[in-house]
Amino acid sequence: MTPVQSQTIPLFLKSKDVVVEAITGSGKTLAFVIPVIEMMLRKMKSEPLRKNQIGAIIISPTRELAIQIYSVLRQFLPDSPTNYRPHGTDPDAADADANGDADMDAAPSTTATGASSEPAPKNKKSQLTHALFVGGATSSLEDDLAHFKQYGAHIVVATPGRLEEVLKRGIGHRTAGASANAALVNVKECDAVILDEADRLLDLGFKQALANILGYLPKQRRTGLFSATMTDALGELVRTGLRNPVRIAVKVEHAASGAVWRTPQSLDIGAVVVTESTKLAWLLACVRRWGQGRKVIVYMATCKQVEYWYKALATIAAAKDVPWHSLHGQQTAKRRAAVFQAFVDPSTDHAVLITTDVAARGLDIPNVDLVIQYDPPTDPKMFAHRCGRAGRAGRAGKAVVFLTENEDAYVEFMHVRKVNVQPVTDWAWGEPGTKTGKSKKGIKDAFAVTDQDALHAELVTAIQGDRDLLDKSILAFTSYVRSYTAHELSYIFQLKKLDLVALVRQFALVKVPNMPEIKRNSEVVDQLAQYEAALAIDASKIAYKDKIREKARLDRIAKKAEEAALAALTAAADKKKRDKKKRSLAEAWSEQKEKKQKRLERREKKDKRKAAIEQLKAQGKEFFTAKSKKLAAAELGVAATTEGKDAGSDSSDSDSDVDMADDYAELQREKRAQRKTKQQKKGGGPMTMSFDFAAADSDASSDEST
Ligand SMILES: Nc1ncnc2c1ncn2[C@@H]1O[C@H](COP(=O)(O)OP(=O)(O)OP(=O)(O)O)[C@@H](O)[C@H]1O
Repeated sequence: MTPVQSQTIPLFLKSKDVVVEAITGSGKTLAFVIPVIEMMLRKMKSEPLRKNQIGAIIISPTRELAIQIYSVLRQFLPDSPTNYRPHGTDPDAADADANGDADMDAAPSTTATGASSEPAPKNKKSQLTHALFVGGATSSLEDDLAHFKQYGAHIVVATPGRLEEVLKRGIGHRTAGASANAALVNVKECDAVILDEADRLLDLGFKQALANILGYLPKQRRTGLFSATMTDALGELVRTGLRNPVRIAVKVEHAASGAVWRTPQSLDIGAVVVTESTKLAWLLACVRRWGQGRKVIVYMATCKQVEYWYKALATIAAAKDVPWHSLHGQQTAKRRAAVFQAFVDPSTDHAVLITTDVAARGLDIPNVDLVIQYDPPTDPKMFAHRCGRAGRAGRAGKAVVFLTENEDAYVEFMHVRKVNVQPVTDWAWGEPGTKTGKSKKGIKDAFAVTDQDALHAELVTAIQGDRDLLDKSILAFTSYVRSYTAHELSYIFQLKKLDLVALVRQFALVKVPNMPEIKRNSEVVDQLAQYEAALAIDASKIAYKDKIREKARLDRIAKKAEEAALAALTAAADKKKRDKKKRSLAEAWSEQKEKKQKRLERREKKDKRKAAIEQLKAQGKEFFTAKSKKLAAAELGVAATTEGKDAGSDSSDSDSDVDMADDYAELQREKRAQRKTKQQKKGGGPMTMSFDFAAADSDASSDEST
């Protein structure tokens, strides 16, 4: 037994709750699988569980870890029927996990493959049964419930989302008035609950699901929490979900120094100081020197980087003979399963898997001897998990991380976290009899890479011949820059210290993306402009290798050009319209101005005439008709020259019309006055002077008012 097993198993069997923190690859899985089986076997002897009763539950944060644990369990209970169908056996399986279970990693277990093809054995009454409840591609909720109904599952391995659903549906499924025993799923006899990778369960947001699940289970149960890393956030879960737990921490005390580390002694963890422009050269050098004939895992920060480098490496002469594999969370479940199977294939010794943190935790992949962290993880907790894919169960292994000079404080930080990282300065690092630390000058010169310029040239040529690679290079670059800002240790990984120019060289970009992170530094902008000028490549001319895709691109360009031309025409027509409108508005305005001027002039004339009449009236002159007023005003030299048709060329027609109407009215009035005088004469009355002053006044005023 491993130390963690020898400490944990007896305690758990003595009905103690446990919180176990033990280094990667130390055998935690068996530390809980063995006591769980033992407890259930004892139970079956004393008081056998019924078919619908669950006796123990093991919860894992990801589907693939759950599958791995289930495969270990099945090795001890091979005769029980299983509901597990490996990825790929169901062509209609959905990639997305509709049940909220995390799909963080890639692989079906190497040992569980093929389970579906086995005929389901009949289970005896006293036989322990088991089932796997995970969301996504393996089986549907209905399938899981149907399997449970038919065979039962005394031990359940599950992810939180699907388990919560099974319990909700299964416990609630009973005929009205029936007892709990009649429910499809009965958890009253559940004696053991295991939370594997407990910190990850909380990281992935399963806190509520876990609370709900634990709420269904009896309080009198054993609970075990397992992980290689524990966080403060687990405190609450320990307080609410466990009763007086015993804490077990398995660390490593180095025989020579007496130092205590949280990483296995059989694992050499080293840091290589690189520059952004030499990283790729270092990767190839490390794979060649330390990874020959071995299984190697290379961790990168983003899925887009994995996609780009997987494709780009295939174009580099020095990397062509390496069997590269790529695995990330944006691939389909089927693809990930196929990649994983190819990588773990026991018939091949040498394979290199480029991946992300999806394959960082828990996965027990045989024969991985070298881990290369091309980029340090954004979550420092993942560092030890990534390293821990090598050097498992006492097997010798190497884990190397690339750090730039600006990032080398990471080594010290890891020491604080009890992760034993040492600077690497020699290709003989990790070989028996060699020591790590500062190297002599000669060794330092030998421990260097020199082929980065040649690699850059090769990559640029490859990109020029394949637009897909160009697209991938830009996406990889931008995703990496963005991921850099997501580092939890932002005081070590500072964007402003990231050498963007060297980074552009590393990715061999032939076109620098228009990113704010670049634009905000004018020096960087200048240097990258020089870089692009030196390359002198017109990226728009780079074609896709795929003819259909290239045709679609060219069609898109033509359509865009057409749309742009149409837009230009429309814009020109719009401008013409706008100009015309502006002109007509200006004309209307000048006409109005002219009319206003004339109105003012007319008023001025009338005011002068009125003043003249007033002046004459003041001198004692009387006016009986408007005409006589006008004449009098003319005599005074006021307005007469500007009145009527003779008034000058600037008199408008409307002015003369008004005057003519006035004259006509006056003529009519004079005629009326004469007729009246004649009638009075005929009547023979005394001749009196009579005049309608009111009419005359009103005429005058109406005249003035015009
Ligand atoms: N008692 C044992 N003797 C020999 N090998 C063992 C023993 N227990 C476990 N192993 C092997 O050790 C390897 C690592 O075990 P396991 O996967 O349980 O580690 P772990 O502690 O869960 O690691 P991680 O934290 O990375 O998930 C497995 O391949 C397992 O088969």
